Amino acid sequence: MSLSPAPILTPPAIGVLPPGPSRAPAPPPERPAATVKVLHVVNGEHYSGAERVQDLLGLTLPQFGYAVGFASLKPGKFGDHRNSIDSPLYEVPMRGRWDLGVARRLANVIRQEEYSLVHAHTPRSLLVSYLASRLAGVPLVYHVHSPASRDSTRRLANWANHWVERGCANRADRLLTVSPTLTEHMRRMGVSPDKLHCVLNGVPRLPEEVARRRRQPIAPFNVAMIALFRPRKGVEVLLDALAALRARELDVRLEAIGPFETPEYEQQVRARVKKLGLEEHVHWSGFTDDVNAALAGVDALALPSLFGEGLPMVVLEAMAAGLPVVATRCEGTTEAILHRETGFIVEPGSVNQLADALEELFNGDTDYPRMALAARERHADHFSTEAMARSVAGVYDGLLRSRG
Ligand SMILES: CC(=O)N[C@H]1[C@@H](OP(=O)(O)OP(=O)(O)OC[C@H]2O[C@@H](n3ccc(=O)[nH]c3=O)[C@H](O)[C@@H]2O)O[C@H](CO)[C@@H](O)[C@@H]1O
Ligand SMILES: O=P([O-])([O-])O[C@@H]1[C@@H](O)[C@H](O)[C@@H](O)[C@H](O)[C@@H]1O
Repeated sequence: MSLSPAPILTPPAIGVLPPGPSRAPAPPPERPAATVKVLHVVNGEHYSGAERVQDLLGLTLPQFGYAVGFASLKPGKFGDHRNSIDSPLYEVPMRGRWDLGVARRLANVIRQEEYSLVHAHTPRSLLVSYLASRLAGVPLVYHVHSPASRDSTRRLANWANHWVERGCANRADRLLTVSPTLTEHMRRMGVSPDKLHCVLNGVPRLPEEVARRRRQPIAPFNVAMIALFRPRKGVEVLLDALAALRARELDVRLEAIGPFETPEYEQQVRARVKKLGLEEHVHWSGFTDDVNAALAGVDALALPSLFGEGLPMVVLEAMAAGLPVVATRCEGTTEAILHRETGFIVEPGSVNQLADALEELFNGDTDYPRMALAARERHADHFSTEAMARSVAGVYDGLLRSRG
């Protein structure tokens, strides 16, 4: 295999992205397809942001010389919903968070199937992969998708994940962060800067008929929120904003797409919808495999996260579909959205600011078609799947070359 020189990925300053590549289609890769095998170790119980990244890498890395396999520590929805079905998926379930015996089984998979690299995606998978990679004698890459200490409202899980990450991060051979904010976060955690590479998340470009030129929408205005609904995503704030907007006689409705993390949380949120009198104006679609189809039918995306984002895939997917995004000032989100150019950034938890931004987007005060086009162009310039996969492959290349 011929290895191209590894790009030097100096993390840019917060909020400033490196210059985007031209919007012209990328030239075809020069190397032969899929010559090195890399095993991605994933949790696997959900199909959400980190899993979308893994899935897209499974589909795209072969173009850059790497064949992807997956090992799932919590087999579940990733196996059911992934698109990268040509990649093998090994189920190596853990009996509990500290069932580290699983590392031996993982090391056996690495040796028997001749994987040259292990790539882990969560603190849990980092710990297991670290042990397995050392047993099998292969290098380890760790992908940081969100700040582990602020990942959920479960304080004990945050604490455990944070300390596992802190203990293992410097033992990985390379670390990938999905946004400059996360690079800075890991640097502050003491990770050696020469191991850190910022690889911006990316999502596919959409065909013209899906990401069509959008006109100024007319009422009723349809706002989508797409998520694995969990407390940190802040849907309550969006529901309150929706009620405020309806009180201002703006005809806005919400298309809520995605599963709830727990039945208890679903009950809680549905009770709030009822209390606010929004039952007719909120539609829950549950999980969909076709997010792009859902985005084609709405006028904007809202992401009211309260804390703990990396670089949310739903924001990039909406931009690719030519949709303005209204989201909160929450870690990497502000690196994707340009305030008043591709969408609006508001403060987390502020019902009024969220309502005002949506009102401004729909009441004609904003040049909606220009904003929609700017969002689509920004996606093409900075957040394509190919750019993400090319950067990941560049990090693999450099790592393998450094080990001879
Ligand atoms: C806890 C955690 O690790 N959070 C991170 C996770 O995103 P997190 O899971 O929080 O959410 P994202 O918005 O990034 O991604 C959700 C993904 O699920 C998909 N979807 C959702 C609903 C549905 O019905 N069908 C469907 O396919 C969406 O299209 C999207 O691709 O990875 C992101 C990508 O690195 C990071 O920015 C987040 O900080
Ligand atoms: O590894 P673990 O801590 O049990 O579980 C993780 C959660 O803490 C995290 O919130 C979620 O995003 C991951 O997909 C995974 O489910």
